[in-house]
Amino acid sequence: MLNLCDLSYHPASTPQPILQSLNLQLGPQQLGLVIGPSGSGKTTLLEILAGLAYSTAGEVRWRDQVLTPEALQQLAGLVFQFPERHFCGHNVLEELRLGHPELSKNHIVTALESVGLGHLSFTSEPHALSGGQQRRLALAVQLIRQPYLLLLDEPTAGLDWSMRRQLITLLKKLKKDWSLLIVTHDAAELIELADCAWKLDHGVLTPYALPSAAEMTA
Ligand SMILES: Nc1ncnc2c1ncn2[C@@H]1O[C@H](COP(=O)(O)OP(=O)(O)OP(=O)(O)O)[C@@H](O)[C@H]1O
Repeated sequence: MLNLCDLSYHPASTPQPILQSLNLQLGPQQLGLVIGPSGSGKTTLLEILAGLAYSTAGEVRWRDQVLTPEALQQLAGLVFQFPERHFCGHNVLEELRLGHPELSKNHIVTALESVGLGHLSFTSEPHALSGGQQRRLALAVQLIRQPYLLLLDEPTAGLDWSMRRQLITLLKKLKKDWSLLIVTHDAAELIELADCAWKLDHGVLTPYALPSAAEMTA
């Protein structure tokens, strides 16, 4: 269970806090959605939860334990917006083994299968894959580390309709095993996956009422 307690981020260089006293709870195998316009603080929130930035007040807890940024780096896996821009392996095997040269090929096959890329050759070039395959590979890069919490920044951005649908089906499958927190400016297609949602506006987080199943099919 992820628990944010009055989490704030107010660097000395900004007159207003970027995140203001955020409270949020996300249970195991839940998918939470944070919806906010550009500049509302979504990426900053994910960077703090991934242990890449330091909050200036408040706490991040996992079950009742307060987590340091170093512990968050172990606990969470962050998939950046347009993750394919950060690929640096020459082939799929290198990409998945970056930082983890000890990983066995069996382990790698399992990670690829979990994102529907079990058929992919280890020697395929990451940059030569389709947009949807690249997003799946970026997910596998994080899943291979077995994080407790998967953080996704605008996972469907820039994909065409059919690749977005495939990714949504995959996220639906992944939430059976992982807790996921997704940030987006456009919740339209992701809302059907969400167990809980919040709006982020100028760094202020408020609960967002999810439509009922009947409203979604209407
Ligand atoms: N360390 C920092 N110092 C100063 N300003 C910062 C810092 N980190 C983030 N900001 C500012 O905080 C605001 C929120 O940025 P952030 O990238 O988190 O927003 P976002 O909701 O993810 O936007 P987008 O959807 O456009 O990516 C921006 O105005 C950004 O310039």
